[in-house]
Amino acid sequence: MKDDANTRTPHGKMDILKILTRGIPSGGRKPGQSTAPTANLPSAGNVAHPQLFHDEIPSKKGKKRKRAKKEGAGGEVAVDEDSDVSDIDYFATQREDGDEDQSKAAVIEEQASTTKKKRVKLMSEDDCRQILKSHRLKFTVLASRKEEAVEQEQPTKKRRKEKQDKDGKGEKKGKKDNHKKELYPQPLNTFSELQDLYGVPAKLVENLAEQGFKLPTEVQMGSLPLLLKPKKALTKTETDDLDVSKDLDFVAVAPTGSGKTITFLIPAITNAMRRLEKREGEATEKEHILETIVVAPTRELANQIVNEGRKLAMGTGVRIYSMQRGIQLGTEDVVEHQEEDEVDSDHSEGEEAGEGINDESDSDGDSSDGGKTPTTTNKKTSSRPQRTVQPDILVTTPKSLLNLLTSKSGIRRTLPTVTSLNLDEADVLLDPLFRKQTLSIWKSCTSPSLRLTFWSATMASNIESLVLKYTAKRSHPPPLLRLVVGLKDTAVPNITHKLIYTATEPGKLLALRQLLHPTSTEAEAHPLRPPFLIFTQTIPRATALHNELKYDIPAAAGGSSRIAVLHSSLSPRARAQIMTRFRSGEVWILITTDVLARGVDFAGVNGVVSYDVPSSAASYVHRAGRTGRAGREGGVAVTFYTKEDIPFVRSVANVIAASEKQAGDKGEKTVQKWLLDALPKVTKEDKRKLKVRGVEARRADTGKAKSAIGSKSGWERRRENNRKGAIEASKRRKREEKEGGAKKDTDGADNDDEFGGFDE
Ligand SMILES: Nc1ncnc2c1ncn2[C@@H]1O[C@H](COP(=O)(O)OP(=O)(O)OP(=O)(O)O)[C@@H](O)[C@H]1O
Repeated sequence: MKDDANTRTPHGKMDILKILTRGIPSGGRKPGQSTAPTANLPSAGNVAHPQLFHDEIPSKKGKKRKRAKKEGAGGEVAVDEDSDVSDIDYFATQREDGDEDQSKAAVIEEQASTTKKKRVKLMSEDDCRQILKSHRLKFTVLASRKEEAVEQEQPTKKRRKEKQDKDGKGEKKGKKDNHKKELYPQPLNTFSELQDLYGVPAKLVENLAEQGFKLPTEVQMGSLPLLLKPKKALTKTETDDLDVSKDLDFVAVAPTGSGKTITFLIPAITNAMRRLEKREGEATEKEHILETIVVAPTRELANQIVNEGRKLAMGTGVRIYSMQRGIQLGTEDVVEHQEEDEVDSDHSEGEEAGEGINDESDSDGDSSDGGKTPTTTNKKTSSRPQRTVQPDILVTTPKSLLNLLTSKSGIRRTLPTVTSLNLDEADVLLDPLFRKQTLSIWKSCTSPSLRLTFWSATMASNIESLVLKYTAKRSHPPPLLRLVVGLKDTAVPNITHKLIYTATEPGKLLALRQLLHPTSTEAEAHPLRPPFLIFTQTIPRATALHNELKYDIPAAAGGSSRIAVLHSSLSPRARAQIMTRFRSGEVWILITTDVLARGVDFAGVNGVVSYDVPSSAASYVHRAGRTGRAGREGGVAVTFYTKEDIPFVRSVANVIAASEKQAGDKGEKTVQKWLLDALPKVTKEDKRKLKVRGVEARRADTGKAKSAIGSKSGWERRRENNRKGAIEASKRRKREEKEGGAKKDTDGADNDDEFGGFDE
């Protein structure tokens, strides 16, 4: 970036107005204006090619050939890779210009004509192998469950004896199972194959095209055939050892921004549509049954999933709701049990009662269908006004649903109609702090045909072991398969990573300012263009940083309204409003904690700054993964570190090295070997401490804090809340009942009830 005179203020400082508006045509949006100005932003707009990996595959004659990016995996769909991504709205997920409409229409037409012209055939096993390899998709059987099924049919005594023998030998060695066997299922080459091969209704395929989705991403390519029709997706030899007559349990580990959300939504919507269509055929009224639950760790993510789902389900009649305060499920979906049994009733630990965006503040809107009549259907719960809904798909945070499933009077409710439970960001949901709640929901889904899917960009082996253990606990568990996209490296391959060292905390603030006021070569080396996110370790640090920076933007450029702070201590309403302002492009810089590190999709975020070093490799992956979504290139992730952070930078440096290795020869290398060798190895104990307490030097309570920005980690606050949780929840319930109405939505409410950054 040039240090040109035009960008200097009268004081000789670089003018943030000029810097921040670089690439934004003059006459850009005024504060408060809802639509973003068009901008030449590298990470914005519709993507021509959302796939990340296109390795060479050997040709039939043994020569290697480069897979052309313009080909679909099966070669059927031509995608214009050169289509311009300039002049695009920051977060343009729904575009309305004429060109876009035309291109959508073209995709729909193309898919329709492809369907007509071709009788789509399944691919040979060899071709499947090559395509999967080229896109770095690896499938493994984690448990065939054949043995379990046979065991369950044997008399109990014999079973117990065999189990003892096996345990004695060590389970892994004793198994003659096809444990960890690799599979090569049919990949999904084009979205039209969803209809042609896997029975997805035409309307849903049309809606995908309406979204501008031209090619399946790797995770979609690998997962959808298996999730929709496992028997068709696998070969006869493969199915000999697996019972695929029904659905599977499935673990998917795929990069951030690779489209996992629609991957679990498509089968859910398809199943609901099939059921609703059947009812239509019977000339009876459409019956909505809660069949699918999606659990996500934060309300922002839950609302986003609902939004994405509703776009896909448009015009299908399928109802998708987010679990909100004051919502009751229809009586068919919920069964009440008087007795207290092993299902946990102390879910209020660590979670505040009454989570969920309240109706007025839910900027994501509501479903267009019925079920809105206010009612007090459940006389056993509070006198709070209730609204009964009858969704086909319910998206929820753990606590929101648990509030409904258990009550203070000891009544436990189950969800017998749910046959599909999907955990998004599964590694967080199975982290010790959420595990109890997640398992409680799981136990409440009592259908014997319950199937589970687990989704994340990171999945530590201990979490996978838990999945293996818990999924095996049912009476007839289906096979458990795992898909890993990008093979095994924990990486964010399609963005630029930068590590910036400063000796001290004040130096770090200065360095951040230099990125915003680029008077130095720093900014030239690490250009940051709005919109971007800044992550801090704690809420007070986020707030303090916001106070520091908010007057940096001149009034003429929108002033302090361009910078906002979002964290879990804000009220749901305030959070929703900030999300809307950031999505619309009104806010350019969003300072936050790890509450936004997971899953949240801001299509056009150009940069992510880790002002405070992330607490783990996984944390870095998720933070950095807020940019470079859906294959977009040009995103930048900057990580600052000080002397105090040095012990913890190694895991970040490892992710960066793995990302750069995956990206191939392109671009410079951020982490040189000497740096990796020089960084100290961190003990397990230190890693644990980092997760629990964050970096000590940033904690105001240790007396070591070197700046005003410092305090307890989110993990600790949660722990404290855990202790106080039950008492507070009960007090609050009483208070609310007394008030007889909805909870006041005040800023600063202690909604510290969700994921705020504590992963392995
Ligand atoms: N086939 C596709 N083509 C283009 N864009 C897609 C496609 N599938 C999904 N997307 C878009 O990609 C973006 C990222 O998708 P999504 O949020 O599902 O990613 P994710 O894999 O869940 O990421 P994370 O791990 O961060 O949660 C979304 O804006 C989504 O609409």
